[in-house]
Amino acid sequence: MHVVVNAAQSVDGKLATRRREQLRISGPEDFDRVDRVRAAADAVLVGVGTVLADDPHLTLDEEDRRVERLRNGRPGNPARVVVDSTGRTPTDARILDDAATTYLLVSPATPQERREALDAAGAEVVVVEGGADESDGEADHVDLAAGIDALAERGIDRLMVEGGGEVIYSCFEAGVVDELHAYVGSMVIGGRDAPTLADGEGFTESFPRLDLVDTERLDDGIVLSYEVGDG
Ligand SMILES: NC(=O)C1=CN([C@@H]2O[C@H](COP(=O)(O)OP(=O)(O)OC[C@H]3O[C@@H](n4cnc5c(N)ncnc54)[C@H](OP(=O)(O)O)[C@@H]3O)[C@@H](O)[C@H]2O)C=CC1
Ligand SMILES: Nc1nc(O)c(N)c(N[C@@H]2O[C@H](COP(=O)(O)O)[C@@H](O)[C@H]2O)n1
Repeated sequence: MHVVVNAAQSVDGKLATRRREQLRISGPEDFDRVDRVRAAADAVLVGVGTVLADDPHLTLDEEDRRVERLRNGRPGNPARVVVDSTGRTPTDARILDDAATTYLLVSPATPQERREALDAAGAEVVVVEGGADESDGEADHVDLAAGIDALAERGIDRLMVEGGGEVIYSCFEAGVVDELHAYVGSMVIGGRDAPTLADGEGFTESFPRLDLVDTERLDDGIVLSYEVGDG
């Protein structure tokens, strides 16, 4: 599985404001680049935090790209994936429409009736075993490495991760990231509680190392493209 992370951040590293409202950080040139990255992917993954904050659709904007995929025997839109430990995705979320297959990667802590409601709303619910021990009674996060294996079993070879900061951090922590594309918009958002490109617990000793392989000026910002080393 090849995993590509893509996100837009302010110069101070924020993905959105402290209110976690969707914010336009990039512009039309970058949205077109993102659409190309989506079109090359078999699936686009976000965390449930992004679904609750943004209600994204995660489909292709350009009809030509959908047509080209269909011509190549692929679904018109990439599949959509949400990591959602306890099934908090709203049953009326836009990602549950019939524009593409949507996998919800849930942990075994998700109640059966919630799984059934999400299934009825159009999701393909995948229960991912593994992760930390649940003896403290807290709902466990989805084990991302096991979740990615479950996606590979469903024919997904190229995965695009769009965020947010919690999920991007977990992808680096799990050691599954191959490429990172960070659009840096010419703005400052600030706020100690605003989401950043990589939140989670943070690394203290061993840090993922990146190789800068390309830079591209788009709109009024810059895209930094990295390959991820072995650490
Ligand atoms: N500028 C940009 O490019 C983008 C910006 N955003 C912004 O980011 C914000 C949302 O980001 P954020 O709050 O970090 O939420 P995320 O989208 O990263 O979702 C995090 C949630 O996913 C669930 N989850 C399940 N398994 C895991 C796991 N293994 N690792 C991490 N999370 C897991 C958790 O909820 P649970 O425990 O319930 O399962 C967790 O709280 C919004 O403000 C949105 O607008 C989002 C995408 C792109
Ligand atoms: N690449 C990028 N640039 C920005 O300026 C953004 N605000 C975002 N946000 C993320 O894009 C997703 C929206 O998807 P749909 O248009 O609904 O398909 C969502 O995840 C936003 O957080 N991305």
